[in-house]
Amino acid sequence: MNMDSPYENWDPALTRLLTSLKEVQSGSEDVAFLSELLQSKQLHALVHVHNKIVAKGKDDKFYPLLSNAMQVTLEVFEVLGDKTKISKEYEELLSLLQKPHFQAILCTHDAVAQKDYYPHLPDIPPDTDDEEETVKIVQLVKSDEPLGATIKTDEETGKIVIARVMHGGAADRSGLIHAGDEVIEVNGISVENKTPADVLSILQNSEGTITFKLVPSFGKGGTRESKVRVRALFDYNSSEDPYIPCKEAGLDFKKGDILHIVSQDDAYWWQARREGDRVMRAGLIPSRALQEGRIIHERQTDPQTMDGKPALCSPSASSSDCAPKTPCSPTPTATALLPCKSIPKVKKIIYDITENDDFDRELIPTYEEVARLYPRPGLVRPIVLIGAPGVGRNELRRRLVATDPEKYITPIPYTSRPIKSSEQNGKDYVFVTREKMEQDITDGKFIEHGEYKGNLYGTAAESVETIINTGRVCVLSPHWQALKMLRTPRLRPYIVFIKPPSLERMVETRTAANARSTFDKESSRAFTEEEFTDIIRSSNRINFLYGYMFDEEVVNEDLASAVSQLLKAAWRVQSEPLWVPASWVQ
Ligand SMILES: Nc1ncnc2c1ncn2[C@@H]1O[C@H](COP(=O)(O)OP(=O)(O)OP(=O)(O)O)[C@@H](O)[C@H]1O
Repeated sequence: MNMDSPYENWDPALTRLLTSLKEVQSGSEDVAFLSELLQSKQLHALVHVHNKIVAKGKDDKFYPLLSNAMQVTLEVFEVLGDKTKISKEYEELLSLLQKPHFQAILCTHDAVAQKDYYPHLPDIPPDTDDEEETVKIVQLVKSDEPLGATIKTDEETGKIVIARVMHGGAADRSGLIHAGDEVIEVNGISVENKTPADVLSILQNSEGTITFKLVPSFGKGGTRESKVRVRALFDYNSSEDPYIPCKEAGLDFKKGDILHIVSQDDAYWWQARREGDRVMRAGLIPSRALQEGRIIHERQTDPQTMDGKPALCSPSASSSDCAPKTPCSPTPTATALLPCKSIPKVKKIIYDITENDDFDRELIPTYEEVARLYPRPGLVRPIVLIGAPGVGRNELRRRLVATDPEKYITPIPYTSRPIKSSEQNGKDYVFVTREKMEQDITDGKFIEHGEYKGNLYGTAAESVETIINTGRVCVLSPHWQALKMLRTPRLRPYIVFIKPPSLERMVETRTAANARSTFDKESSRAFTEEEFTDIIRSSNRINFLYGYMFDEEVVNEDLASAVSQLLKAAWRVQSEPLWVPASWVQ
């Protein structure tokens, strides 16, 4: 080390600190301690490492490009599925992707990218004197990415605090800013008696680096992501939501999307990412309680929403008082804070669900917790075709079975009606007495049943299980009212909703195929226009009531295309992990 300039190779910030410390001629113990600390080799080495990491981090090298490598693999898997015969390379890639070790590496990558660590280490207890206040100085560099944090005025203390840090956003990835941290200064300007909007304007007017002086909140710094995945049962558009604390932080989604709920810390606003999205930053979505409250409120004020109209509370968009985004760097650096709007109005529409037993909870479509069900060789989930009577479920089932009658099997139905001379017991139907069938229904031995012209008809659970256990694919096309009975952890059905095409296309296709009406069992005749309209109406209603149960939709316009879509679905069920209600997997 050069004696004239002992700090020549030191970090300039450290050197400046030491120089200014020398000017403090206090001779106190604290200054001596600080001086010794600043000159220690260990600190020097740490600062060196820190600088290197920051420099490298600027190239984005330390951040995962995506957190869903496994999902991407599955997509590739699907694309390759029916093409393996085309070339050896396809086949080889498919076999590589199927290898458990390879999949384990990808899953591990995703777990690290999502900070899905286990075990969760306890927070470090604050080792400070009660009288003493620890302050942290956080320096961040502005870039194109929003900070991924919101600020608010604490109701009790009146101080500016970090309201929430969005998982996977720049602030979260920096590891330096946590919810609950109190903001004291921004770029040397005290924020005392300032509003969140004032703080935001300081941030917007600053360039280069932004320096925060924060009082850390102990015990709230845990950023471990939750593993919960849900299927959204409604559409959500944050720009139309007047209550969201910050529109820029909202996450839009469509009914049926799978969402990864990364944080449920806030009772009203969860943080989530869309499964499969390549964006790491989480967004705000209404919590289950908030959404349930909104729907109940809507139903009370407008009972029409019970009957097929969209049930999302979506008053016209009001102007957001969230300030515009200030771009910041994605590296452990800064970004702009977004001030937080309070949500007092929301509380007014929250009802105690237990006091509103009139509503069938199942009909409050919010979120359904889901998990991946991995296919097990030789144990294929039954495929259930559901739809409005007359839409063509049975025709599609027959055609699917005809593609490979050894593989696709429909269980033989049971009936209490007397056997006809032309029939064989166990071939067309299994014939049983009414008493026996009633008893078996009571004992839960039927997965679905109904009565027609005084006789009982039904499908025995045992018939379905026998097909499943012999490695074949059971295909069912029951009446839609059987859905609730069928969708159980015992059967774990893959439910395909058969949708009618437009009225015009339905008339055209059914007329061209000389389709027979199923509304009139007595005579063979064509569908009437009114019956077609009925099919569409009842299809909309079934979709409204039970849409959340459907794994897939097939529009029955052209029969060949519909069957080909069903074959693809059957392949997926046999070969891919698919989302099912979480209780089916536990
Ligand atoms: N895509 C289609 N194009 C032309 N005709 C069709 C199509 N789908 C079904 N059909 C015809 O429509 C008629 C009714 O179909 P199907 O019997 O499958 O209805 P379903 O949904 O099973 O009704 P139900 O439950 O009342 O028995 C049949 O004659 C069938 O061949």
